[in-house]
Amino acid sequence: MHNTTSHNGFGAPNAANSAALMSILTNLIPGLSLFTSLSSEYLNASTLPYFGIFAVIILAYGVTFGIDGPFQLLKSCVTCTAEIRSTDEVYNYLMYWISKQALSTEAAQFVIGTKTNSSLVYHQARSDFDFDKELDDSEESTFNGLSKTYRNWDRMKAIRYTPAAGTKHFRYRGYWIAFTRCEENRLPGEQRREKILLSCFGTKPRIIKKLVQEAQITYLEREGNRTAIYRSHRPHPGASDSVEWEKCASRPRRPLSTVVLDEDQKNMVLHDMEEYLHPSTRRWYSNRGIPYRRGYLFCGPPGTGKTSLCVALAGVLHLRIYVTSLNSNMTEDGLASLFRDLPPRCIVLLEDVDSAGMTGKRETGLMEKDVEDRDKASATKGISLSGLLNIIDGVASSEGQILIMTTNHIEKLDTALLRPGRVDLKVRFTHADKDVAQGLFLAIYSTVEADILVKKSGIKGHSVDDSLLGGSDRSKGPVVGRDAIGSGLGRFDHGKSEEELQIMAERFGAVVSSWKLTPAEIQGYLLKYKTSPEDAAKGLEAWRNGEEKHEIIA
Ligand SMILES: Nc1ncnc2c1ncn2[C@@H]1O[C@H](COP(=O)(O)OP(=O)(O)OP(=O)(O)O)[C@@H](O)[C@H]1O
Repeated sequence: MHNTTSHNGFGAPNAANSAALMSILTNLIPGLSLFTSLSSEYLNASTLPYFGIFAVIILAYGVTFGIDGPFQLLKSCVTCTAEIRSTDEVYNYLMYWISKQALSTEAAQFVIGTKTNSSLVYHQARSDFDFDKELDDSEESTFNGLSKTYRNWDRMKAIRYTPAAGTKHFRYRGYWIAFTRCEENRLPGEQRREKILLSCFGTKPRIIKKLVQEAQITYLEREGNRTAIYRSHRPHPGASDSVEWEKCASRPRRPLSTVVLDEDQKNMVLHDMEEYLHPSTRRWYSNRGIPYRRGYLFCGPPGTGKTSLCVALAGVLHLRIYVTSLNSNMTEDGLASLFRDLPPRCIVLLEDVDSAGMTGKRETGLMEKDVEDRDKASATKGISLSGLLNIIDGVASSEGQILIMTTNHIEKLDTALLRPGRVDLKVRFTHADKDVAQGLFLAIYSTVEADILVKKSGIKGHSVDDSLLGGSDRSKGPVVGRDAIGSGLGRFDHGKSEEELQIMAERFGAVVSSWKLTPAEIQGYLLKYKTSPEDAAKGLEAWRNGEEKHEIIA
């Protein structure tokens, strides 16, 4: 990216007037701005007024004869323009990229905001504030002390600068590019939407494609070691079929080891997905005429880790997650359009498939008409079973998507939904057994690698992916001996050795596992005693007897 241009090529004595004239002309005459930019760079400045005179003649010609054609013809002969609408993610790429360029702040007018888009909440910029670094550099450790220094933490968002509406010119890899930010035409009552026009000289858009590609890479690299989560949302609440994906979160990748489940079960799912995503697998499927898709069903009571496992798997596999629910007044057309808008490689998390129309069992011997009637009845509530099956089967035609459906009531689901090809692997999530309860205890009180990495930047024995799996040995889980490496826990240091914790965890697991609790319940209890495993053990009796206060009583 090089300097931006300004329209200041007229002679010095009348610089202001000339600049004003050129500004009017460039607004009136398409393509003129590119000529002037180029000429101010390569030609003698004194030639610029001739462009102005030429433009006035063309303008007069157009006005006199009311003909728009010559302008368009001229423009299409010498420039090439790409249109990018704000409803498309490419818009985010470009706005993010442009916000990183000097052009955005050097222009006479620019937009300051926490979003790089305009009225649409398509993507919200993540704060660039580095909490870990700030914490490390801080001498303070009390809440009051810290909150005095960082009292704006929770409100802090990165501030972005983007060009205001209008056309800006800049040079990209030696080529002139015109960047126009303007409003899309809209029907009365429609929401305001923006678009970007990217123009370059010549009829080949090669340089525009390069720029967009670079913008995409810049945008995606910014996600870095984070998992992007998209959720379905309705941009126009009135229109029931208009549903779009909206980026709702970008979280640090969750290590798989932080999801406490049976290790074999976890690894089986991971290996299954890895195998499916392997580049050669796709060809293997197509050579055999098998639709290249993979479906999973995560079933179990609420709070047993279904969503957590999904997020952790997305982190390990470097995939984005697209979440939608059949609960949220979704229509068939809406769901179908969401599935059409998915990128090739991603995880689609379809929550609560047991809702509404999906719970009816398809009884054997049911007449076709009966099925139709039932589908119609359930369609009025949302999505019919056959509608969902069609949409899921449609995923077969796309590439490399992983469909994960979740349910709390597998017994209610129709066998048609569960058949292989739609659900290839079922993963059952249950109440915490002894091992899981013990694992949750250790997960809270042991020093994990990330605690140490924050403090001791020198200890980086594992690659990112290894650390996401909990070390190079996946079976070992997240726990790292505190004694071996030293603790970075600070105020969370409870002073227990690894052996002591192990003994306490075993006792805790043995007691708690008989109570039929979900991992979420156990985690919730332990979080109240973050700094003291002893107190957590002591409080068990009261918890069992219901004397534990879960709510704040006024
Ligand atoms: N197996 C687990 N290991 C670690 N944490 C867990 C586990 N199960 C639940 N949790 C914790 O409990 C909370 C809720 O978990 P999660 O959302 O994954 O449950 P879920 O099964 O998807 O629930 P729902 O069916 O209500 O969506 C999260 O904070 C998560 O960290």
